[in-house]
Amino acid sequence: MKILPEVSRTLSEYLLLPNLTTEDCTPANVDLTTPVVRHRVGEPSPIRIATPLVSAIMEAVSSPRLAVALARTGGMAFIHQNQDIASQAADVAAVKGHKAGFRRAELHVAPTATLGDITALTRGCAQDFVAVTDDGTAEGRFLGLITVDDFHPDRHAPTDPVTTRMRAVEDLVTAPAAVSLSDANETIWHHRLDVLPVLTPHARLASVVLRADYESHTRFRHESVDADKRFRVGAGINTRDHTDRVPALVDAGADVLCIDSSDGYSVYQAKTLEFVRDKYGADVHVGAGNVVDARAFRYLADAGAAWVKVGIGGGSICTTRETKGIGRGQASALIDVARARDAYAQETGVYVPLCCDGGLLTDYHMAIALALGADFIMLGRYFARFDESPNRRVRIGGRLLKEYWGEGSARARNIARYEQGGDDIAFEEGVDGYVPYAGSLQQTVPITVAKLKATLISCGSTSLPAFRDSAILVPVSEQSHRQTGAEVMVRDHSQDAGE
Ligand SMILES: NC(=O)C1=CN([C@@H]2O[C@H](COP(=O)(O)OP(=O)(O)OC[C@H]3O[C@@H](n4cnc5c(N)ncnc54)[C@H](O)[C@@H]3O)[C@@H](O)[C@H]2O)C=CC1
Ligand SMILES: O=c1[nH]c(=O)c2[nH+]cn([C@@H]3O[C@H](COP(=O)(O)O)[C@@H](O)[C@H]3O)c2[nH]1
Ligand SMILES: [K+]
Repeated sequence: MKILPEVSRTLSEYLLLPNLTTEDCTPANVDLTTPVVRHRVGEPSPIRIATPLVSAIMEAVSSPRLAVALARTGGMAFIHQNQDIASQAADVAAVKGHKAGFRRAELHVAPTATLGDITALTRGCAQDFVAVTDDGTAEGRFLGLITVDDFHPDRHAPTDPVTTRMRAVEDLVTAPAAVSLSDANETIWHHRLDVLPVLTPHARLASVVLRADYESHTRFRHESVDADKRFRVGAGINTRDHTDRVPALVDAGADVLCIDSSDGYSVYQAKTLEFVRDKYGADVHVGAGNVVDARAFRYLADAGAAWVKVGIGGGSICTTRETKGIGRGQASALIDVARARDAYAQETGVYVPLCCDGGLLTDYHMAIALALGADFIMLGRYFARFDESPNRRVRIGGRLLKEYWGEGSARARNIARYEQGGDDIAFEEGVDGYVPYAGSLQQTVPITVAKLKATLISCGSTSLPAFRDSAILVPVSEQSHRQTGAEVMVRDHSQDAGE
């Protein structure tokens, strides 16, 4: 038995000191681009993202819809692996079917549908246009488009068929499937269109280009896309069915894979990495983890991990510390692992990025994690709160909440865990609950990014490596925690509008 001398510390136990801010430290100059996969020191990583945020490998979090929204804002999602191989591969393929600037229609109806159906379909859905196809499916022949602005309940009966108000394909300007985004935008501005349907050679609707997206496209100039402008997406794998799952995900177009486990320090992970290396060489990138110390980092880096994921037991739905007594404060884990990562880079000339996973309670925790050595951050609770995540939104006691459950909870039915078998899992290792609803990802991620940039500006840096190198952190005392807890009641505008 050995007891480490240091106490295990969390991200809340540190704050940053400001460094000298110079005139070049402006939001426009701050670049949060970060490496995702291993690379030679001094060379760029083959896969980089402009926003250092990725979504957790969880059923309640990472759907194709969330993946597209997150890639648009410069991050990347990881499609969860607690589903059969074919459906996970289909989710990956669905994301790869989206090219930046081109939207897949999410809603389809047959010509027999009514205007009332359109109102009901679009309510609560991010897309406000519906494609009319001969059989009402995405594969059907495209007949026209209808949006909620094409009719009004005072003028048009909800029982009227969509064909009375849709814009028929004959009357629409359309583009062929091979059109480039810049040509599509030229057509939109030339013909003053709000929407440009893109059609396959067989008259199917491939996608639409929206004028409204033109602005967001210029706003999100840092979308995560591959060389063909398809959105990037990651996928989780496990150490049991990887011989079948990895080829299916690679074929579906996954940009990166990540072994999804609470504990990465195992021969199963080394064997999984070895299988992928033997089959694909360096073409397929697989992250591994999770780890909380230098030994485990070294083991996975030597085994060829593309990046190493740090964090055991810190997640908001985690009960690993309670069930197994395993874990470490996220700050202590990052400090130890980042030292090992830097030593590994010096010794081998290879930089292995670190992902900080779980337990980030506020946006500033992300800044602390990045300062302590993380290259990017994986978040579950944060993304589960948004419209784009696949979990249900519910109203309880007047509050809007979204469901959120752990991959080790009974709800996840992760029966392969610990070879528990049978219909029920023997013990749970995660919570099944709710988180406060927080609106749209595409509106909230830019706010988080703005805060991160503001932190870098205060610390006098314009890039994450410079921020990490120059960061000065101080431990926070118990007393200062109590001081920030001083009670101030937040204004409720329904009771006091302030006049
Ligand atoms: N980050 C965290 O702190 C935590 C995360 N989780 C999440 O819960 C889910 C399940 O995680 P785990 O329970 O760690 O699942 P896991 O499948 O990695 O491990 C469960 C058990 O199976 C064993 N095992 C793995 N591969 C094997 C093989 N090929 N043959 C025989 N035994 C094998 C492992 O050693 C371990 O004892 C994941 O989604 C994970 O991310 C769960 C708890 C904590
Ligand atoms: O103890 C656990 N039981 C679970 O059921 C579970 N499911 C996910 N995870 C891990 O938590 C991370 C997300 O954490 P946050 O919600 O704090 O972002 C995730 O990224 C995982 O690392 C779990 N941990
Ligand atoms: K272990």
